[in-house]
Amino acid sequence: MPTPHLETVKMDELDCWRIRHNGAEVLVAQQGAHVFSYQPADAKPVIWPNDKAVFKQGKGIRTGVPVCWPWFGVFERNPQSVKAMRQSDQPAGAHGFARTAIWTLVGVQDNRVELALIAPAGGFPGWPHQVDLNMSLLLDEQLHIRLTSHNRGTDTVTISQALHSYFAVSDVRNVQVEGLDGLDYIDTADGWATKKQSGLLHFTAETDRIYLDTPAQLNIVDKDWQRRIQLTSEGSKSTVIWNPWTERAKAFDDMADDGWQGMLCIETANVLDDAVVLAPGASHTMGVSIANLPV
Ligand SMILES: O=P(O)(O)OC[C@H]1O[C@H](O)[C@H](O)[C@@H](O)[C@@H]1O
Repeated sequence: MPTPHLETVKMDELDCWRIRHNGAEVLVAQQGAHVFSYQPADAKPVIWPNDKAVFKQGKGIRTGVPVCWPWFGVFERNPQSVKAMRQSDQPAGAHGFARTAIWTLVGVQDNRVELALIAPAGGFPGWPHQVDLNMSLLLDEQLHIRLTSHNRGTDTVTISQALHSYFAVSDVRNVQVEGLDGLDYIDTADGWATKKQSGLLHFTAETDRIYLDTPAQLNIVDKDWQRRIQLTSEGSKSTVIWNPWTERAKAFDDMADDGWQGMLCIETANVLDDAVVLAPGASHTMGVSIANLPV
């Protein structure tokens, strides 16, 4: 039963919950187990407040933390081992089906909420595997998001996935990302060329990159807002960093033309060679803890 820390709210077509703890607040939609707001006490929002986001059944929400699963991004760009899991003649939607599936609330305990997406008998439509998902949201001084995949079936299953987080920034042109220096990345906005990061990452154009062998901690340093968003990941060695910039933003009907300026996606991931292989009975947890700290 819900405790006083949890309340139900409706956002247009979607059923959602509000979690409160010591002045901090998180909003999560049942569709997709999708966190779409994180407001620490007495601070600016950590999640990008996209006033054009739509809350419709069957449509992804363009902000917060979409759950990309059991493949990431454009299906055809996934490793063969991930693609082989799908059995369907229908076009595969970007980022898989978990982000628009209806999850079940399975536990509420003070400042922790758990949601699950249980594989039906025979698996999901077009993806016939018995892999259950559990999402744990814990709100203390940080927001801790943990996504566990549990293979209950008898075949080995390979997935790619991401917690596709949209963060609020003062202006993406003025922030920097710490923690990537010296890493190889795939520049998907430049023909999937492999490149090497030198120094802090800053933004001057459309950015769509997959960083490889990423460390557990990354920081968005936002001097104008005098804050650092610290991301501490687990179970992930790849990170996707995305900003659509001017032209791609205009093509989205759920983003203002200048919306790209106030957002930055840093996506805790398991993609490409970091895809997750789940033997029968095995579980894997990918998570991120999000902290709002002074610069
Ligand atoms: O529009 P969506 O399906 O939500 O995807 C939004 C973005 O997600 C990721 O960051 C990908 O790397 C981008 O290429 C993609 O454009």
